[in-house]
Amino acid sequence: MSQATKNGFSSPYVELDRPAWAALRDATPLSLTEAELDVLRGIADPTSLDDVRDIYLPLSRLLNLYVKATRQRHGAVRAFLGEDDRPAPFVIGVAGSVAVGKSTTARLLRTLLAQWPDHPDVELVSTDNFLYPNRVLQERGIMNRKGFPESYDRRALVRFVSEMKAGAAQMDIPIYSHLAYDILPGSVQTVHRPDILIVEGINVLQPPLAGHLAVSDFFDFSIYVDAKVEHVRRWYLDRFLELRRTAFSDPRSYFHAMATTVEEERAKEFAMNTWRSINEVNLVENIQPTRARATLVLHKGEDHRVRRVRLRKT
Ligand SMILES: Nc1ncnc2c1ncn2[C@@H]1O[C@H](COP(=O)(O)OP(=O)(O)O)[C@@H](O)[C@H]1O
Ligand SMILES: CC(C)(COP(=O)(O)O)[C@@H](O)C(=O)NCCC(=O)O
Repeated sequence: MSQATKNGFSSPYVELDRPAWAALRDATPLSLTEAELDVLRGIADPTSLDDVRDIYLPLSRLLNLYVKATRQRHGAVRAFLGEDDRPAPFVIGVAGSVAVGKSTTARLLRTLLAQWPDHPDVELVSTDNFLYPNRVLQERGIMNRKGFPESYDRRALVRFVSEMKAGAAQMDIPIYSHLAYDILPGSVQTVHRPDILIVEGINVLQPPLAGHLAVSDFFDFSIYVDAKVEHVRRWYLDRFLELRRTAFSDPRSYFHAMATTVEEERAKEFAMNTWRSINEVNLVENIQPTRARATLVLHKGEDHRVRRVRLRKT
């Protein structure tokens, strides 16, 4: 366990290597099977049951402690105000680059956290549902900025999380389809008030614009999934080629031509260009600078395995 000091003041973080973090699982049982994990894993994501045991079970245990402590604190404030005890979901943000494996992390957490009797109801919402439709992005000339902060309807996202936190029984939100590469017109996802709400997306840790609230203002805990840029670039390209063999062969896919008329070499160039001109710029300019704000950082090595965990203590 290291407690690095930087700039002459004590670090608010504690950094643990994988064995030290894994030991904090304590008695939390591994109740996930290989078949269940298979359903939760994203495309080309090698997360294993070892990773679940070493990384995600200690995290599930820590989050259970956080939820209980947060409920106590809310209860104390309500008692102070003389208000009824209204249930408010515990909100967790999951941030990190495109293709770093946020969705697998978020889906695993949803499953593991729902196994605790204290909080069986866990909802997961991805922020891509709050992207502006392609039509609006085109009108604004920002179709090549999909995923950048300005490509989201941030006001709608903040409204959704703040209403949930205020105890709304349910909310309808738009639906983004990776197949259509767009918001589905006229479709909604109904989110019922859960015990825990996980909000996953590349930009969820963005600080607020002056005078406004950001979605991160409503987080009780946040996780940044981290890896070196050159490793994520490789994962993005590998996943693109895997999608070319699978999802893109669906005639309804926005990228269908990539699987049919476009040759493999040209498809690789297209993916590299998309990565370099959009996703890597967004990672370096907007996403990575938010890492310091996360309660917990999961740092992955080249093989996707989490090597280090950094927890904010103070
Ligand atoms: N073009 C695509 N077609 C189908 N699924 C996709 C496509 N791009 C990404 N996905 C899937 O969408 C999810 C979110 O991807 P992404 O935003 O890159 O985050 P991450 O890889 O960190 O989960 C992943 O499960 C990924 O496999
Ligand atoms: C939809 C995304 C912005 C991710 O959004 P998120 O779910 O993190 O809000 C990303 O997957 C994406 O499509 N980026 C644009 C460039 C590309 O096609 O890779």
